[in-house]
Amino acid sequence: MEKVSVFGAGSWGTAIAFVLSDNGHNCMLWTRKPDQCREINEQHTNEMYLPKIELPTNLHAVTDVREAVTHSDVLIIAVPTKGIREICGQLNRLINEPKLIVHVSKGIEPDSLKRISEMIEDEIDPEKRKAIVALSGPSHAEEVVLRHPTTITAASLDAEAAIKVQDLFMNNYFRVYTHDDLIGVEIGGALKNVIALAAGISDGLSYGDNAKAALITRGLAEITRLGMKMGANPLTFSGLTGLGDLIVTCTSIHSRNYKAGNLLGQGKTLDEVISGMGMVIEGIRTTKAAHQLAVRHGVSMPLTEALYTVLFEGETPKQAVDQLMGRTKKQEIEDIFYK
Ligand SMILES: NC(=O)C1=CN([C@@H]2O[C@H](COP(=O)(O)OP(=O)(O)OC[C@H]3O[C@@H](n4cnc5c(N)ncnc54)[C@H](OP(=O)(O)O)[C@@H]3O)[C@@H](O)[C@H]2O)C=CC1
Ligand SMILES: O=C(CO)COP(=O)(O)O
Repeated sequence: MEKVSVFGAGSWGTAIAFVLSDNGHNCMLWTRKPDQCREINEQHTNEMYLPKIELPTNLHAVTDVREAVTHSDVLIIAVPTKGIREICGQLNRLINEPKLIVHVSKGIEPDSLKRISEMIEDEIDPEKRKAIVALSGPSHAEEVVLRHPTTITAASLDAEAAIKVQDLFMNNYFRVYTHDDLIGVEIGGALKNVIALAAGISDGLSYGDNAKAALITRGLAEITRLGMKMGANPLTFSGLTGLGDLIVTCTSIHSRNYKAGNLLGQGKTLDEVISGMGMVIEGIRTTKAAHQLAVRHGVSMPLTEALYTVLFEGETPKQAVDQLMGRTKKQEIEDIFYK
């Protein structure tokens, strides 16, 4: 059994720690909230993020980052993209022997346009990390903690590190595949949230199933186009971390991105939606980053651009849909897919 530390006790960090504890590992969950720490250790619950779920009694929470860093050789980062640099900076100051760094976050940083693993490389010195692994795929925390069958992918440039993460997590309800396309896995995981916001808007406007199928399919096409320009393997996007996660996020009642889009489609303002959610809606910042990436790489991303105008330029969802449907005619499969 291994010692593992998870940083971030939101819905996903807690669910990840739940699986590791179920597997018998000595798992330490770091939270910055003393009340939540006590609740996890004494009541074995995390009501704010996973209501009505009983957590394994062998899961131990702490508020001291140093304690969590020294506890383990495997450090798992489970905070939203916005908090990645801050937590990694703290880890970097405390690590004194190389650790395996795993992240489970899905986003791209606006302006720098860096993926999560690139942000980790910026913040944690090379001699303090053995390898970086991204764990991503269709995996809502709410279903994982019910021990419902879930599949996910551990991606790394270091094959041994990906297998190590696979071995840590695998059990009879959590099946882990390995992958070497870190770029494709991170791009797919981040950009599906943009399309999920759009799918939620579509349902909020009661456009129905045709529109949603179109969003998922054409969304995948534009994610693939961008991903290929960034060096990803196009096949990655038809896997768990691409199409798989796109389907689950565009169709699940658990998705915060879908829910946020749905409320926007019903006429709520972005501020109202954000303040009512209480959890991260990664797709909002990622839409800004994706818009910037599309410009940087000269890639056509009409759905992302339409969502960008709704979120950041005051266009109504209806105006954005009219604009999308009124574009000039084109072929379905562009040459770029065959290059
Ligand atoms: N929820 C899910 O099912 C899944 C989520 N993910 C991804 O996992 C990542 C985390 O999401 P999730 O757990 O759902 O988010 P939540 O909103 O549920 O929780 C976020 C957690 O991160 C903590 N946090 C936020 N900012 C910081 C910071 N700067 N420093 C330290 N801690 C911080 C929060 O602490 P506090 O409570 O103190 O604010 C909270 O514990 C996201 O990138 C998401 O896309 C991936 C797969 C599934
Ligand atoms: O990534 C997720 C499921 O795979 C979670 O999506 P949301 O952040 O939209 O809830």
